Amino acid sequence: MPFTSVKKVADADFPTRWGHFRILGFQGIFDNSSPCNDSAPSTPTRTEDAVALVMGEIHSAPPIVRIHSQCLTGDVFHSLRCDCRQQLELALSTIAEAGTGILLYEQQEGRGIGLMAKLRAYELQDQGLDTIEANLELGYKADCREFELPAAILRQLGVTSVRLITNNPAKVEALEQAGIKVTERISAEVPTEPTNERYLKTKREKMGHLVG
Ligand SMILES: Nc1nc2c(ncn2[C@@H]2O[C@H](COP(=O)(O)OP(=O)(O)OP(=O)(O)O)[C@@H](O)[C@H]2O)c(=O)[nH]1
Ligand SMILES: [Zn+2]
Repeated sequence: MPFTSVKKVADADFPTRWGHFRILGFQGIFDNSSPCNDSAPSTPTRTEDAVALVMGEIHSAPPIVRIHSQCLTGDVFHSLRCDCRQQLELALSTIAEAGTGILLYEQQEGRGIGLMAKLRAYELQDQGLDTIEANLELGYKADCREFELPAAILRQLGVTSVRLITNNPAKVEALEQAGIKVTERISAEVPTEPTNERYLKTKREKMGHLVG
């Protein structure tokens, strides 16, 4: 197994415009990571940072959890090519309304292919390829993400059952494979924009996302 361990490196107060969280920093260690791209060498050891925003009492019942994959273009620049920023806001407001929950922010930019590769995939999409075809054309899998790290962080927080905010059945399955029970799926569907309709159509038709 490539995932080896996780350690908490920070735990601080974190007020946001959605409400008051704690922000926890985690560092995951992976051994013998196999590359997601055929032409890349495998790395003997690598670290991956992740952040958890935690609100309220998370142990009395399975908490609401969102595992958000980094999307610089959406999260920071509010890109309308995808729905990531809207989903991030939906997750934070859902947790704030409940007064309890966890948002895990994972550095899985571009479903794990990295920012530069995602931008190259955007170029190919501008030429007519869909999200998956563009990844494959660049030598990557359609989705390079693994969920052992978020599962280990949840365990370290004392959480083994969750109510997961997602539209992606594969994410539910991956988290369960990693040992976290998903007692409920909460929809992460957000209003579409003309600019992300094709992206969402590919997610629905080729990746099985429960949208539309
Ligand atoms: N490779 C690639 N990644 C993208 C593209 N657009 C968005 N992403 C990344 O997709 C990730 C989010 O994954 P999604 O497929 O939108 O959603 P999900 O996390 O699988 O499912 P939900 O839980 O329902 O949001 C983020 O890491 C984004 O950076 C793209 O065109 N190509
Ligand atoms: Zn995005």
